[in-house]
Amino acid sequence: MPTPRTALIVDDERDIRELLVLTLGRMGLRVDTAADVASARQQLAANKYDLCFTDMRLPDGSGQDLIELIATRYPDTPVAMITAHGNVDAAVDALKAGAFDFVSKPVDLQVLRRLVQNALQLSEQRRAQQQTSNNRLQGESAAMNALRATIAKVARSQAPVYISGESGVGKELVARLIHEQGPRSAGPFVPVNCGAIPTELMESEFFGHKKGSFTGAQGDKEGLFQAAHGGTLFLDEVAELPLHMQVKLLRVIQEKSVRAVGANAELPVDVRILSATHKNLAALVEDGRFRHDLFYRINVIELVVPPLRERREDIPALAHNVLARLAQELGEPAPKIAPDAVQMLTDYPFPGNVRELENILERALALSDGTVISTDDLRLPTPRAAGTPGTTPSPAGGVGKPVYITGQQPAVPADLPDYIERLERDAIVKALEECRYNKTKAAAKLGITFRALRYKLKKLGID
Ligand SMILES: Nc1ncnc2c1ncn2[C@@H]1O[C@H](COP(=O)(O)OP(=O)(O)OP(=O)(O)O)[C@@H](O)[C@H]1O
Repeated sequence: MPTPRTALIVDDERDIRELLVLTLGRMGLRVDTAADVASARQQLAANKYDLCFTDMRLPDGSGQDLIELIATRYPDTPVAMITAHGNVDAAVDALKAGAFDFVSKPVDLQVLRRLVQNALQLSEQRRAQQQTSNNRLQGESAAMNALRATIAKVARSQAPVYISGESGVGKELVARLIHEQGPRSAGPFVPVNCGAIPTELMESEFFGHKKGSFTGAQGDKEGLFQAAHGGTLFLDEVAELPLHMQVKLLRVIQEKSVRAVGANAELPVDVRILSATHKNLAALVEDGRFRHDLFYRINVIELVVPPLRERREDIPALAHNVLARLAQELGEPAPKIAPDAVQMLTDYPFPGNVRELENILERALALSDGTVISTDDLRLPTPRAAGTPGTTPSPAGGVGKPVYITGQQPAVPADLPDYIERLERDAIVKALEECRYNKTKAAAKLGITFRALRYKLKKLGID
């Protein structure tokens, strides 16, 4: 028998809760209810829901906050807002915050049923995407097979894993797989880009805060550690943590409890820590820019993800799979890649690794005739021995070419942070354009959380 779909109804009006429980129950769903934000948070942390309905005004907070929480922390759960009749502004705000739809009071049962069907389809699609994401670590090279075997092994343990490797190489993907294949898979996976959180907000982001603990703290806020309770916290770009935060983090990891900013008591947290950076963390420890004791704590197991140019045999299959996915998203048949184009890709050093391969192919698909990708469509930057510092490959192929040297020498952009920032900026702008500036969708497309995208937009100054 298939497992029943589950829904969470958050409303302080008992009549509405009963109506929804009855209607959804008749549609075969198992329904939980909550009368306020606090109990909704608890239910969300303890269960996985296929659908959530929330009222706009709740005794201890707003439905809007709950929608934002679900959109960032539980993105697989579609959420709909129950609004007062005719309150268009609230409905629009809810949609902007990440709700997939809204239903107005008095609730029309036919509208409600249709909405539930849509939501279930949505969560089905998300599940299917998740399934494919499980197998997304592609490549049959010896290095990839060894990596998969190591992932399977470390997934079973609770030890902190430090994932190292160049930018775009698949570190976050590896972290997700470790979470998904381990005993915490039913719990949350909370990725956090340590480089994207403004320093002054870091403590409150990580550990939460109490209402009024500083100017702007309008309500209690849960931190990332609490959000990852029972699951995994993935500290991406961990090298970017300022020293004072490193001390605090170390304490939390050791004590297994957090104290929210402005709180008196410590709260126990059960979190597995995974971390990653494209920087040489050991060298930063040597330089005194990363604490040795924290490095020692998070680096119980080190997992190295090799750059794409060290497993060139994976490039053809990866390229075909990426193109097939992109074409499927467009509802078109997958194009072929001309043999000389495959060769050209295989020879290219990919300083931006798999992410760069994806970007190059996405552009190539747009430039191609749709049936065959040629060498011209790839617009790979031509190697130059010297010149201006590395910049992002431009669709025009002329101006703004990254500088790299092929052959025996490794690809070396003259200013790596600048080069990476440009790659990142290009990818974000492209994703936003393709998603018509819907940030939730753009974040999903980029494989990052809504929160991470918001921070990146701020950091890169993209409006
Ligand atoms: N082996 C792989 N097979 C398929 N796709 C991959 C593989 N490795 C990476 N990717 C894809 O490449 C993109 C970049 O991967 P990911 O974000 O995990 O890299 P990263 O190393 O965490 O990057 P950064 O250092 O910039 O945070 C993602 O779209 C991911 O799905």
